[in-house]
Amino acid sequence: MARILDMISSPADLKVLTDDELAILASEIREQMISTTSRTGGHLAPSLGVVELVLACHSVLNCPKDKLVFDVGHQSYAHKLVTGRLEQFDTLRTFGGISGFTKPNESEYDQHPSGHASDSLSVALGLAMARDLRGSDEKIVSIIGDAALSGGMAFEALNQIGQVQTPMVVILNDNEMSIAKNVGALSSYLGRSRTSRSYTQTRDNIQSKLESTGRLGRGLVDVLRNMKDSIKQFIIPNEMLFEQLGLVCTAPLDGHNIPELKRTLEAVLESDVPVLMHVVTKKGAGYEPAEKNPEKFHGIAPFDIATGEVKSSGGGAPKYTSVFSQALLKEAEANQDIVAITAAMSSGTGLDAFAKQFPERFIDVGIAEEHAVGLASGLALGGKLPVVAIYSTFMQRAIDQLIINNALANTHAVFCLDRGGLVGDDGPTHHGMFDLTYTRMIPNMKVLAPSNEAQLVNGLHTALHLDGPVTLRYPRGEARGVEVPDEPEMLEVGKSITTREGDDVAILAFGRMVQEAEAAADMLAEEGISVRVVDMLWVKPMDEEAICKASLETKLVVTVEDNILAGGAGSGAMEVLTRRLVPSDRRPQFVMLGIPDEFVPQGKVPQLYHMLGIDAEGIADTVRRQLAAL
Ligand SMILES: Cc1ncc(C[n+]2csc(CCOP(=O)(O)OP(=O)(O)O)c2C)c(N)n1
Ligand SMILES: CC(=O)[C@@H](O)[C@H](O)COP(=O)(O)O
Ligand SMILES: [Mg+2]
Repeated sequence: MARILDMISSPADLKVLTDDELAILASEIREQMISTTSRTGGHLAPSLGVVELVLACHSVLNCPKDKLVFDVGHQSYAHKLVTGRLEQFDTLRTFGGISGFTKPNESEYDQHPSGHASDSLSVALGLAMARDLRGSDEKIVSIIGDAALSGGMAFEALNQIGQVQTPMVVILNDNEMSIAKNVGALSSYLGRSRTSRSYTQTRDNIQSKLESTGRLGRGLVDVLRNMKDSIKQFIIPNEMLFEQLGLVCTAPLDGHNIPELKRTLEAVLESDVPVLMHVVTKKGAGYEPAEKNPEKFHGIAPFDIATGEVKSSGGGAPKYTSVFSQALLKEAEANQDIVAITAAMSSGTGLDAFAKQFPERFIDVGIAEEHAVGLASGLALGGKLPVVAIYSTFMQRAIDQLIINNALANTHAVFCLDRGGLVGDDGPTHHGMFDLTYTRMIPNMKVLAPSNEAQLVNGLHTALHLDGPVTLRYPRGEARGVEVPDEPEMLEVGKSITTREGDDVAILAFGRMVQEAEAAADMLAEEGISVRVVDMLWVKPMDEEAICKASLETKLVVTVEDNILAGGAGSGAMEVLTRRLVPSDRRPQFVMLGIPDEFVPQGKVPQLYHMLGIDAEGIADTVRRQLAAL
């Protein structure tokens, strides 16, 4: 049977649909999303939860003239499907395919490259202020989740939205979930709002007013304003958080009721002040396994639709994350001062195991990386030993706190950067390709990049026994399958490990690149080229002796890292050479491999390594070319 979805080529096509047809469309969209993500993987539960909300928005707004801004963008699949991307939808998150987040160079309906939480209100306010400066009249609406709203950037934007008082609508998509259950005082506040009798009465009043008068225009704002005043008589003033910040706030609405959403949105869009439209949704709505387990389906690998079970990728080595998770448990048994901090990523970073075993020493700060790192410095000043586990890409938010609150204070804290290097399907917003640069540049910081799981375990042990701030950076996915020591050992600070001897060429490799370098050395050995491979292990302090020896004893030195070349590990090695080599020393041919001055697209990690020339084949090719040119 023909689907309504196949007839939607732009949001304008939604405007002629009845509410019943929109409801049918909603279930077709859900089927499409489930079917595609069962093959590609993706952020299914967040996207399932907002289908009606997105349809209501696109039925009322006139995009692309009007602007719809998504926070994180992991809930934007329905938006993609009704803005002309149905045909490409099966390429979701694949190399060359459509992104799992909004992306302006993919569609004129996408406002900004989303992926990092809590930025949508700043972007939306900027769009609104630009509109006011231009004197145009487009509507600006942003959709932000209850957890993303707790991020510092969103609070900073709210602070200004309340002051500027320009018309815009902030839709709060309240599903009580972050990836796991949402945490924090704001989340509790929202919970009280949802259940408050006064609010329920207010919602019913708004509802009946809307129903009796249809589209109310400015009248609704007056109603809302009046109700705001009347609510004050019923509930404690602190419950009026958003209204006291200067936004008119609706009572919680049913986020799966298309007619109610449409009517309310039409009304609040008439407001000449900013409005917060509080919408309650169910994460994973419409697919039972995701409704039952929204955390598992927040971001899911390919799965079986009937059972909801993830398709097995065939029991390889354990993931770096779980090696870290287990190693930290052991360390925390031995050292009662260890406190673990996550910024809303307890399962992603493996700290969920720690939370279970040591709940009193586990802290989830919510989506608040800056605060997590600031908090660590306070805990360290107070005599505790904080272990902060944050994805490399999200730590970008907290570089200042690393520098000032930890490195300048020289407090002892361990920063565990999971997902260092390229992550794959999530693409440019999520690749951890800057961390070797932003940690290496910080005085007092020590930086370790283990190349296998044994080094990760020993590296964690070492980091916990050093002084000052220490960063441990390891990749997404499976480790190498080497044996993990029963009792972790201390690593010598700044000491590399030569894993292959050779005297034609030296490859100085960092982290996961060691594996590729060794495979390249094996290929080149068959061609009679003798390659030394040095697993550098420490990015800071770097093994200066090993670098100098390599440059004096071989014809060609190649550094290889899965980090941006600018200021990265290769630059560090080059700095050593320019500082240490004396004029009479023979200058070696020196080549840096890594990520050039550009963002890296989504795709499978091996595909991306190949594209960048940092897989074994690419490294071997570079060596051959350079040797031929000598
Ligand atoms: C700065 C940053 N930190 C962490 C994340 C990881 N992350 C992605 S979505 C998410 C939870 C978002 O929850 P919410 O905003 O309520 O949206 P929902 O998934 O519930 O729709 C988190 C922690 C991120 N994308 N950006
Ligand atoms: C949207 C978001 O930021 C997270 O859900 C992220 O996609 C998780 O990535 P992992 O799959 O690597 O845990
Ligand atoms: Mg949520």
